[in-house]
Amino acid sequence: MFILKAEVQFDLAHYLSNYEGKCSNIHGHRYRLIAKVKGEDVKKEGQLRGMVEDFGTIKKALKEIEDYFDHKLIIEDDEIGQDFIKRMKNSPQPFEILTVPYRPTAEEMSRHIYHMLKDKGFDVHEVELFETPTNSCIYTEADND
Ligand SMILES: Nc1nc2c(c(=O)[nH]1)N=C([C@H](O)[C@H](O)COP(=O)(O)OP(=O)(O)OP(=O)(O)O)CN2
Ligand SMILES: [Zn+2]
Repeated sequence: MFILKAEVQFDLAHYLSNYEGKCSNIHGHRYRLIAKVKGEDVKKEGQLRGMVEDFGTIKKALKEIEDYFDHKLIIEDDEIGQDFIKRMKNSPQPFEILTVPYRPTAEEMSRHIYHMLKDKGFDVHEVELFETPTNSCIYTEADND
């Protein structure tokens, strides 16, 4: 089996609702996203001969994910999140807020990104998301060996 690896990074603000400690405040990370796409064999002919997938195609999809998250604030769609968004609507500054149906941990975000890539048609092996230079989560699915 072949496993291709590509990486992007993005800056994103978040907070963890009902978390006790410094992460209950809004703060930011430079996230590092490493995606692995698998293939049993390389293509036999045409433009992709000798390749599982063009790195450029993977990079383009990762860039779209980078743009989706980059320089935004991600907020869980819970009571605190909805209240926050309501208050921000009165602000003269049109902040870009991403509302998600999960607590934005490295675990939930890596699972979300895994499915974003799958929905784009990639045979995803795993997604690793670094929240800090030393902490990361790897998301994969059981049938994925
Ligand atoms: N399993 C998880 N644990 C934590 C997550 C997470 O996504 N999954 N997230 C956080 C916070 O977002 C936090 O910002 C990370 O905090 P921390 O590990 O404290 O990282 P720092 O680099 O800020 O640590 P210092 O030791 O203070 O430098 C918490 N836990
Ligand atoms: Zn954090």
